[in-house]
Amino acid sequence: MHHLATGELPHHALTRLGRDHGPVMHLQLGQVGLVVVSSREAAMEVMKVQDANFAHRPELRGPKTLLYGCADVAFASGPLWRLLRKVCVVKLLCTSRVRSFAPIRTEETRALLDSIAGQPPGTAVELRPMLEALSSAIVSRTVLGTTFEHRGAILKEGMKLSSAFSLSDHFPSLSFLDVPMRLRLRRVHRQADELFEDIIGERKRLRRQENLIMDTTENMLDVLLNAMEQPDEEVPITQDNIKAVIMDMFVGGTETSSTTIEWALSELIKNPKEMAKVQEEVRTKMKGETHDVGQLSYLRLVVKETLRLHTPAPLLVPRVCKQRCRLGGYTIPAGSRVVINAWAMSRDPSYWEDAEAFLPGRFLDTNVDFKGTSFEFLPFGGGRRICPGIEFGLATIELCLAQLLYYFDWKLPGAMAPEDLDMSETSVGVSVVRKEPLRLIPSIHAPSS
Ligand code: HEM
Repeated sequence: MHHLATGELPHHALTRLGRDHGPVMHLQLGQVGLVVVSSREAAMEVMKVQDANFAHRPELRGPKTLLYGCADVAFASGPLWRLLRKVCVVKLLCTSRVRSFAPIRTEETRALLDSIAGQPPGTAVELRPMLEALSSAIVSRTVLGTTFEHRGAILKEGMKLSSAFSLSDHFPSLSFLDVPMRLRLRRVHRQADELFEDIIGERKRLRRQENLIMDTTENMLDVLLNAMEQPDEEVPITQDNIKAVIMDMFVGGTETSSTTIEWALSELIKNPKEMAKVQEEVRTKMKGETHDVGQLSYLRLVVKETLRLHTPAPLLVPRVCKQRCRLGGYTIPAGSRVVINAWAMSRDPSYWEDAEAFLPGRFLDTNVDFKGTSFEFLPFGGGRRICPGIEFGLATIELCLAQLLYYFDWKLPGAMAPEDLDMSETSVGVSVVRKEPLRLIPSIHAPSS
């Protein structure tokens, strides 16, 4: 533990230790052993060759309390996980569903553009709160059909707590000492539960009144309520599962997207040639079209390169190996916790030329992708636990970024030169974010309506 208590971010410390101790490293963290994987070969072993054995999650205090005893997708295991995962992949986050949410994305992005355009000319805008509000509004409306600004703070606290340090995760036998954290988690859980119960109750009432089971108007809550009310699987879906999955959508879908947009803009400001290139593409191909970003191939490379350098969840989500096995020449005991250091691999100079530089063009004419088959590049994880929200996340990120680049020119405040922009990281919730929030001065290139 003392190797990690250095003030460094965990993924930095684990990368440093991995350089000395190798790509499969065992750390004793309190009473619990942690295996850290940081090579392409070992990651492939975990996520492909022995995927089934490593596809379990540890029972951690935060998710257990906040997610109704791990009744969600991200932390469930066994038959429940298989069922919820299927609902997620086939019904909630499939291509047609993501497409059906395009009007919501367009409206919310338009609101963001209007609020930026409404700032006094020449003033610097702090983008993070605006981007967080955008991604949170998109997730709220697509998942629940509504936004709830005044009660949103409780979900934010829940997201922060879901990955916070908890003594009992490392010293299970001392869990009785973990009273402050336990009380905090319970309070947040109770308040989030009240919020979800109110929204679900209201939705149920509306559905009864309007007989509203039409595919086109369905939000994710409708899909989940349909699955609960008309079960076609052996494992029933309960209202607790619905609330836990809703929480997953917020945790998985909000901060990851807003932080990626902030990092992408930061890299583009720091690399003016790349900014000019991507803006030219956006402005020639998009011609003011609000939603069709499919043909913006260079923009997609910009997002890919951003996810390489700024992997939102640098250690992915922890796993557990069910049975004793061999990995990288070592024996891994059953029940070991395993993390994949995706951040270390995506900056490893043995896999990437000029690894620290922001070069979107590096992905041209390569098959390297983030779909879980290039094990040195895993921003969305891999194997059967791979993120089911890739399309949903990219749809928000690409549309928002394209519009910000189309309608505005951006510059740094004061006399700051692009190369002086500080790119330090910090970790506040589930994602790694900029330490210094990005502040930029927008000037309108084209009016937004
Ligand atoms: C830039 C955007 C995103 C990034 C970088 C990201 C990253 C990840 C990662 C690294 C994992 C763990 C994968 C593993 O264990 O191998 C994950 C899982 C998950 N993500 Fe995402 N995610 C993003 C967007 C989303 C969105 C938009 C949603 C839903 C609206 C979502 C929902 C989930 C869920 C439910 C899981 C758990 C899957 C399981 O355990 O079976 N994510 N995500």
